[in-house]
Amino acid sequence: MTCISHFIHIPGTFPSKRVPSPTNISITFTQRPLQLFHLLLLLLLLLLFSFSPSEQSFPWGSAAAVSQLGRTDPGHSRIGSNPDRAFFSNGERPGRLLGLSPLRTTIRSVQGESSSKSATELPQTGDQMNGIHSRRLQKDLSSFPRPLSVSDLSSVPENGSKMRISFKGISGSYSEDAALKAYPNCETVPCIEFEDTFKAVELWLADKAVLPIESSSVGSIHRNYDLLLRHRLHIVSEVQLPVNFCLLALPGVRLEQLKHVLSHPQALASSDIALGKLNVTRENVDDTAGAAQLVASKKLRDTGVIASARAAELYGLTVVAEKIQDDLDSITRFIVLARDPIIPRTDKPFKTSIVFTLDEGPGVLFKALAVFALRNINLTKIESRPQRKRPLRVVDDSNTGSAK
Ligand SMILES: O=C(O)C(=O)C[C@]1(C(=O)O)C=C[C@@H](O)C=C1
Repeated sequence: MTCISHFIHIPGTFPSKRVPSPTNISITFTQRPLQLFHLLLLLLLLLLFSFSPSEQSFPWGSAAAVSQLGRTDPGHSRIGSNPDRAFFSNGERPGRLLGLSPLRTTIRSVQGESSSKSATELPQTGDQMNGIHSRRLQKDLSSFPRPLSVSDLSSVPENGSKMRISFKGISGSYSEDAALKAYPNCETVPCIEFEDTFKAVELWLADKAVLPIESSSVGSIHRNYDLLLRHRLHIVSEVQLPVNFCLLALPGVRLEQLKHVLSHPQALASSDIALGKLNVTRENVDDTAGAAQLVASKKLRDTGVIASARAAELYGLTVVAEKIQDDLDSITRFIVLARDPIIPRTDKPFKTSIVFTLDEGPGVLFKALAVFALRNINLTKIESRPQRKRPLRVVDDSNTGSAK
């Protein structure tokens, strides 16, 4: 008995040698006493039956056969005593599925020729079942987004090559620092504009993009919020970079000799107090490392740069002053974007970003936020952006998306 219920519950691992189990043979014996010749013939047939290759590959069909054998002797089979018990995933009873009564099948399986016929019929039915079942399963699974695994978060893509991360600026910029912090062994892909970092990923020139979204001292980087609305990439990670703004100059140049300071507007704004103490003009450039390269290549002795110590090393400048930012604990938050979304797991907390628009009306934002408050969901940041007559892309379940 234990044997019967055991192998019925393990589809796909049905050991064919169990089919002619002693229990099943003894069942048949009680029904029809046999001569020695018949017994030998029977054993031969059973041996043939048990080594049939098709038997091994269609466990469901075999399970049905055993359940029907058991039905001849209610005392030997719990399964046989419950004809309504379903063994197929569609709830169909085996006897009905095969178009045979359980008793007839049992007799055939021990009486000669027809037993081998029944043995081949059963696997075919199992085959059809497996086929229908797996086709249905494949269709269902293909409509789901591919779940990312731990390997997607590591610095090496599946094919063994280095992860390519696009960032805005040139080597030595803070954005590149953020990319290297997130993926220490990555290959960084410099881009001229923020939008180019998105396009690099969309066109498969890079695997991911890293871009600043917020500075703890200066606030949101709105340009990147707007780009997020217009592109189809997904936020998959976040990097928080403590930014150490340094004042750089050509080797041998002293602080008092500087008349101009070049840098990215964010860096200049974050270093307002220190720059106010110097008698210098402030000039915006596209990125901090680009400013360092410009001063180095043009040998501008009266011009300083706000950039990182790594940029000083890369472009042959010296650090004249360190940590010149107003807020010494300033942190810039970067987001990592990818073509595929991350499926949140339950073993650790995940941050989620949601974008929505509301129709005009009193209290609409209040009502939308109540959805979170009533469920005790903590919000880390709220940002509002004007739509500027640009349609917002709405993503549906299949992640195709349309403009609204
Ligand atoms: O110019 C750089 O180095 C950048 O990486 C850009 C950027 C920014 O856009 O905010 C990034 C971080 C710093 O706060 C300053 C500049």
